[in-house]
Amino acid sequence: MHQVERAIFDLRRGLPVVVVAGDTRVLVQAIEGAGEDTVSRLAGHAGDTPSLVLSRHRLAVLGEPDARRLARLPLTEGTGRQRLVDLAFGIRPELAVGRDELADWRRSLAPAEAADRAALALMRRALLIPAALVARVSEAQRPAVEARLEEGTWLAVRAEQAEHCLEGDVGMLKRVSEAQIPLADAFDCRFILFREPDGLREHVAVVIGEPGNGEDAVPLRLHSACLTGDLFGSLRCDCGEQLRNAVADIQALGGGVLLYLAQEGRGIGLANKLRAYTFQDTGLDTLDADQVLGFGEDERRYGVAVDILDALGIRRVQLLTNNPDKVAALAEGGIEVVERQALYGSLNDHNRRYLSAKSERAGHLLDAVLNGGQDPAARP
Ligand SMILES: Nc1nc2c(ncn2[C@@H]2O[C@H](COP(=O)(O)OP(=O)(O)OP(=O)(O)O)[C@@H](O)[C@H]2O)c(=O)[nH]1
Ligand SMILES: [Zn+2]
Repeated sequence: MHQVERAIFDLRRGLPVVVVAGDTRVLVQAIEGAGEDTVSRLAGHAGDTPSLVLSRHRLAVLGEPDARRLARLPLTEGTGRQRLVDLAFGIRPELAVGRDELADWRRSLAPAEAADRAALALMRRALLIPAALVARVSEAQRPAVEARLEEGTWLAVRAEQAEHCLEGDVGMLKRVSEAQIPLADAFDCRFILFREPDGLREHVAVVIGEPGNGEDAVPLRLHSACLTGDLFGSLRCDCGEQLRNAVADIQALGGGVLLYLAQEGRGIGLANKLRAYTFQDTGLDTLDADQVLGFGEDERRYGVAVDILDALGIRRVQLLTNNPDKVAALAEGGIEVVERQALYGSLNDHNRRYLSAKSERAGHLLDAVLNGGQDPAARP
């Protein structure tokens, strides 16, 4: 797994990495940071014309009606930076690329292989745009590529390892450090930091009071990081208020746990969330904007939350959320969700469309906020 982490750093720096799938060597590079001549340089290194691997979400945006899985779009050698961007995450691809050309390119789509799937998994884990330049290394170029690997200029990663880098190693989370931190709304708080085994993400469990000693379900909030909302009180979402309300509610319930999860932007990362916001300003809703970037409507996984709860010895919870996916994910992880309790921020002119889309398209239980109605805080 060590090579995978290093590969992620190289990709984030704009360097190519070599993905090894059986006997095939594939050069992989991120779209971010690609320059005017990146495609031709990659072609030179590999001895093969590069392709662009696109996620099924992005393929759907490009008009591929049958986009059930990722695929590879062969490029021409002269493909420049702007065209790459238009294809990978441009908002109006049919205008930028041209309808006819796009239709041609769609016809030339090739099914993705292990190295292509590995490339997209690496991009996602690296919080980059989920699109990758890939080029098969020819026999003629193989010695030159091996030489670069040997001298340490590039590094190689096995496709099987890279493909699974999003899943994480269950049970391998490290409990790193902790401290007592009194909060304005809850005096007796202990912050416990957990680090994922690959060292790339850290999550914090805020233990309020002394939960988990009795038979009762532990009040629990799973909060996904939102820098703009949590820290700056952004009006585009309701996260900051939810965060503070969660602390106060857990305190009022006699103590519990808040997991502050490194899942900024529903798991797409801050850079991509800012891109998505810019798309939303042109009229897309929160889910469509993510799809234009190549992401699904929610990229979060909750295995890490289950791991932290295991580490804290918590098996039964009262979950503070309006998101049925969180209830389902915990149940799937073997945590008994005894009760769901609603948790709201307030509605304003800037977050109304965001909350409506979550309610209407993602099934979040937000009627009480949107319509001023009553939420029964239903049992799951
Ligand atoms: N991609 C994307 N992420 C957003 C947007 N607005 C907010 N977010 C992120 O959405 C996440 C919201 O997290 P939560 O409040 O934990 O979860 P939730 O899914 O709304 O469910 P609740 O438990 O009901 O609050 C955070 O990671 C925010 O950064 C947006 O427009 N686009
Ligand atoms: Zn937010």
